[in-house]
Amino acid sequence: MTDRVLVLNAGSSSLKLQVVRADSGVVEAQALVERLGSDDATFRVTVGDRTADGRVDSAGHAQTPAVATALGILRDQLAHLGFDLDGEPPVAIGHRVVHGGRDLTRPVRIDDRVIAQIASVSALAPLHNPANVAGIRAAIEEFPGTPQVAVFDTGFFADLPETAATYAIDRQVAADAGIQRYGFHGTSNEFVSAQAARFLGRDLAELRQIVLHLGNGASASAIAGGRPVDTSMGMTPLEGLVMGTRAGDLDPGILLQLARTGDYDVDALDHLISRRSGLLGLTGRSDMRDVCAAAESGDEAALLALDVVGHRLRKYVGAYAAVLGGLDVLTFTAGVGENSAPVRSRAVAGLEFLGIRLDSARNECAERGARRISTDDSAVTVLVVPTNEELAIARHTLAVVGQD
Ligand SMILES: Nc1ncnc2c1ncn2[C@@H]1O[C@H](COP(=O)(O)OP(=O)(O)O)[C@@H](O)[C@H]1O
Ligand SMILES: CC(=O)OP(=O)(O)O
Ligand SMILES: [Mg+2]
Repeated sequence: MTDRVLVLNAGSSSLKLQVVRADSGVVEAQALVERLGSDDATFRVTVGDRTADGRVDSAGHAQTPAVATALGILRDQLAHLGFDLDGEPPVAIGHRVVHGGRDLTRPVRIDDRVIAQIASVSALAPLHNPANVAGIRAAIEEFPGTPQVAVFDTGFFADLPETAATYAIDRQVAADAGIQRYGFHGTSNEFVSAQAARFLGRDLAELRQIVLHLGNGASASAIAGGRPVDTSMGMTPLEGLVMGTRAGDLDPGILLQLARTGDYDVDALDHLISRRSGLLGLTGRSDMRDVCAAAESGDEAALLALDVVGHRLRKYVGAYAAVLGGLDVLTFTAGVGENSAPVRSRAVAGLEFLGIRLDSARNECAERGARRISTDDSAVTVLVVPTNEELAIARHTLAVVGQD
């Protein structure tokens, strides 16, 4: 049986596709579609050193047909670049799925029941689950007969300690409504924490780690001996850090007060804290690159936003060092974590008392790959480790179909 897996990460406005050899991690082909559903949707396909770029006509399309259109284009473009998905079919298709509710956390072969369950919890992950379902349905259309597997962001956190998973809300209400901390970015956290140990040549079981997965969505996780003990995202991916369009931690009374004004029904509140808050709410920009550029030009709102981002990050780093009873490794990952020196320096500013000493030159260095950015005498090792959710999903997918 081949170990070739097609991995789909269908996001709210993007579609990331990779053809991965699960054992070696070799990426045979990859594609990215951005601004899907708008009238300036574009694709980039890469096979080896060959690339193809173009537009995707998806304006106004419903999600599933837009993704199906994109998949069809990507398949043709891959063939033009010499990668024939029909001639070298994947053993299975692995889908990144953000939320499966209480019943679905482990990687699972997709059938109608699984699709229905993922769709049923879309209200808990409205930025992600509808797109994930569209990606699954489109892949079934485009690749009938190929096994499809769902790999959930929540899986790694499925056994969070009760002290971390329990909200101090009426127990019966919590039980009836399934209120608990789930945690997200789990596939990334599992991969990055293991990679950090491997990079350091240390036993994963011995390490107290904090992983900061900072992308458009952002989370902090406390991981002891390779197992999570707490994580900042909660029942939904809204809780925790300041994100591109999400507020992160909020006093729930704010939502009650806004609702009392009569100007905000539940959908308006959802839209406010999911799509109009975070960096976008503070600065009018959701991309950290734009915020950093504005801050460099002296934009007051951008400077304040970066300080709010840094303050929230430091609170979580300090809190999680306490939860862990100490800290051995702090790792930055994902788009912002891997690329933004200003955000990394703000995240650890003033934390020397915790044994965290950042090496400014190493932090500013824009090299790629796993690297140490703390000083040699820092008690806490600070790393940048690139995440690779696609490879992790490919391996989980192979494990599921290999069992069939
Ligand atoms: N060089 C960079 N400097 C600062 N931020 C960056 C850089 N490159 C990417 N980013 C940020 O990473 C974000 C995307 O993060 P990523 O983890 O790749 O995606 P997502 O969160 O959508 O899964 C972008 O929105 C952008 O803010
Ligand atoms: C769960 C989540 O926020 O995912 P992403 O960072 O990909 O938006
Ligand atoms: Mg992501």
